[in-house]
Parts: sequence; C-alpha cells; structure tokens
Amino acid sequence: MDKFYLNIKNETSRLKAVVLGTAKSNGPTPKVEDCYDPKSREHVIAGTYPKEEDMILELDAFENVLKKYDVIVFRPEIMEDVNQIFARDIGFVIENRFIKSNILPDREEEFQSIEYIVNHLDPNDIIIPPEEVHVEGGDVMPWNEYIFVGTYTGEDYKQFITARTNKEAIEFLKNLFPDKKVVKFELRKSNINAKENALHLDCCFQPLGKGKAIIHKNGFLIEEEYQFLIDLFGKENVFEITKEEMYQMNSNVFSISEEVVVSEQNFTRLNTWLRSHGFVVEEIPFAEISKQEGLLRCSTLPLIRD
Ligand SMILES: NC(=O)NCCC[C@H](N)C(=O)O
Repeated sequence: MDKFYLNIKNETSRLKAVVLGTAKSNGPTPKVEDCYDPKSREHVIAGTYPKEEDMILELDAFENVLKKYDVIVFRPEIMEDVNQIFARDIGFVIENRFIKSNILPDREEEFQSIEYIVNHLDPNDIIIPPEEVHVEGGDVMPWNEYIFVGTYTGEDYKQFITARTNKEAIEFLKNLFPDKKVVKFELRKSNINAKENALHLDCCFQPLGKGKAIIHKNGFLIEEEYQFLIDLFGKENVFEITKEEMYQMNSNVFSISEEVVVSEQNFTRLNTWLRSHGFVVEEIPFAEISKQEGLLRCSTLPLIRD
C-alpha cells in the first residue's frame, strides 16, 4: 500500500475510501456484567445476542453495496475473539487528520487491527489526544465549518459506561481545529435502558445529503441544543424519529454521497421518506448487529470523501 492522504469534511460528500468493521472472530457471547451498552446487555439476558455468522452476512452485504459504488474498502486485521464491528469509534478523520480515540478501556485493543492502515498515513497527520481526553468517533461529526460533538458533562460522568466523550474532548477539538465551530450536545445516558440511552451522537442524530437530517429529540438533554440543529437544518428538512425508531437505530444510516444512503431493510417509514425526497436507498439487513447498539455509521470509519 502506498502512502495516502485523508480528506473528510462532512458526512455526505462522495465516499472514496472507508474502513468497514468485521464480525469475524467476534468472541463468545459476553457475560451480563461485561456488557458496556444496555442493548447488548438486554439481548444477553434474553438469550438473543447475535450470532457471528449472521453478523458476517450483514457486513458482507454492506461491503457489496460500498463496492458497487467503487468505494475502496479496508477491513480490520482479524484479532482472535475481539469484537471489531464498530470501526467508527476507534478513531476518526477530520480534514486531513486522523485522531486516535481514547476509547472505553474495554475496547482499547481494537485499535491494533487498523494500525496497518494508520501506518500508511503521514505521521504529521496522526493525532494522539492526551489521556484525560475521552472521545469516540460515534460522537464526532465533521459538518463543513462545524464539528458536532456528543458529550456528557454531568458530575456523575464516571458512573455511565455509556458516556464516552467528556468535556476535555470538546476543548481538545476546539484547540485542534481553531477555524471550525465546535458545537457540543449533551446526550441522555442510561446504563440499563437502551430506549433512554443515546450511546453516541450518531445514535440520535445524523445529517444527510440535500440539507436533510434525522433526529430523536429525547436523546438530547438540553432543549436549546436540539433546537440549534432544528434551526440549522430547518424543521421541514428534519425527519424526527420515535423512541422505538431510535432504539432500532434509524439515525445510524450511512451516506455514500449526497444522494445515496445505505439503510436497514426494516426502516420502512424512514426509507419511504428518504425516497420521497429523491434519495437512492440501498437497503440491507443489519438487524442482528443492531442488537449491539450500533448500526451502519458505527461500523464504518470514512478515510476519504470528495
Ligand atoms: N458509534 C456508535 O454508536 N457505535 C456503537 C458501539 C456499540 C458498542 N456496543 C459499544 O457500546 O461501544
């Protein structure tokens, strides 16, 4: 592999290269006490935790769609018995920089599997935040002149295994990108109730092409922060999802371009709305992976867009 240059300015410009997570050698079903999100926990308790072979098929379907649009798809190196589905969170790209996440300690080792890609970047473009900065890619959304960041800054931050991006991360991103407007959003957190938990910003909000966006109001703790997004996109451009739709991860679709969105095949109301606004919707099955509280955006780490 030759050296290559990163470029990500937003969520929707034509995608050229991406890392797509893998479910191979995902490890055994975790113990209840080892789950780090409420939806996985719920499925472990119910005996319905997803099977590796089913999740492999879902990621294969995703890879096929990406390849159909001539996207270069990198996969993580397979580590034995390590969950490597959610590539989004382990690092993220803004402009030409790769920022390594300071992820939940339970997920730290996942980074090794993409080091072979990161090693091909210009070392000056690789940013390693200091220890006190907690940040995961699911909470960070470059949106042209903005960087939207999901966070939780309550005194009880440490009690939430579902709170992954702290206030130090906001300051860190402001300093790293002084020309961007870093806007933070306090998210609702619950360790045990997935319907009351916005694990990351991309679990309750996502900008789409053509000036549209998806949002779930209850994911936001502060009304004005939610309202900021409604005002920015315009009420008529926003698809508001219900609690149940957030739980099914409807905000976690993935844009290949301004017009093309990869979505889950059961998201009937959303997919109909998208098509009625002229989007091409590539439907794939992803309901098994969804049981781990992540979906299509969470499984990708975009490296290059136009
Ligand atoms: N961006 C995302 O929302 N990623 C999903 C991560 C799910 C995983 N079970 C976790 O709790 O970290």
